[in-house]
Amino acid sequence: MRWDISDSEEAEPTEPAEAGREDLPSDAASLAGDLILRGEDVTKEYQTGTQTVRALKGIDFGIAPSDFVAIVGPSGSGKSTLLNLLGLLDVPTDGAVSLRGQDVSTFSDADRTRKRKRAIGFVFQSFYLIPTLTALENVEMPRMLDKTPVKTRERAKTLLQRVGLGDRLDHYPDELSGGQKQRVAIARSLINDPALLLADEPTGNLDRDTGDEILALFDELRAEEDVAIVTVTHDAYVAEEADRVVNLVDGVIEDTGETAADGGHGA
Ligand SMILES: Nc1ncnc2c1ncn2[C@@H]1O[C@H](COP(=O)(O)OP(=O)(O)OP(=O)(O)O)[C@@H](O)[C@H]1O
Repeated sequence: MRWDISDSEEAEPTEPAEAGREDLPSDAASLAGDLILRGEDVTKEYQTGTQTVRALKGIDFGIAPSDFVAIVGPSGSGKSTLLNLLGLLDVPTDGAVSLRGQDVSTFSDADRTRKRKRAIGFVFQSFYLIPTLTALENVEMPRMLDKTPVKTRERAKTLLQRVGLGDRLDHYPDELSGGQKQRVAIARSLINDPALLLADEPTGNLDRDTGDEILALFDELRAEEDVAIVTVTHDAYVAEEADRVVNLVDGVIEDTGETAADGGHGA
């Protein structure tokens, strides 16, 4: 993730047909330095009665394929607000967020939802698996209305094998360990072949060893599938694994952190 975007990366985007991974490398992505998402001078304000809260105050960011970024910061510093913008769940009040060179503010709500489903996967601390569905059915869930259920089933099986659960396809969530549940959730997040995975406290409910396994899986996904991962975390060891730590303080990026290879972190 690049949080400092130089002028040399400025480019007039062309119009990609869609915003999912299949567009990689698209002309627009290449021109914009291969960025999946880009934010320029992003401000987000919330209006409550007569009070305006400036949750983000003009931040810049860029996410490239296979980036691993940890967002850290004190409570109320704007982490969830940023994650919502990165996940196309919200749009900025000022500034621009663009997906593959397309300004998300120009999308209709339906379009934004469609592009989000194709480009972005979500993983949460609480897994959010459906207890009455098997592991396989949970992974298929986002494509339940898909017109090619056979392909979806095959894809879901492949993904569960990919995350090491090929022998747990027919298990229900309460028959799985915490780490296995998170693996199912990760497989589910990959069903539409996203370019970006947003992980909100992905190890928050796991012990250290199991958390390490999830981080190792993230590494594999980045290396083998070029998936970019952005996580919000309070776990220092998760931040240590990230290429870049983004320290949000009161709506601004206080310290972009050093790379893990440099031996320092902003967390
Ligand atoms: N829907 C909203 N309406 C009004 N204010 C909001 C809304 N959502 C967030 N805020 C305010 O915006 C600021 C940033 O909130 P945000 O939830 O992004 O912080 P956070 O860093 O994720 O916090 P935490 O670590 O506690 O989850 C806070 O001051 C919060 O009160």
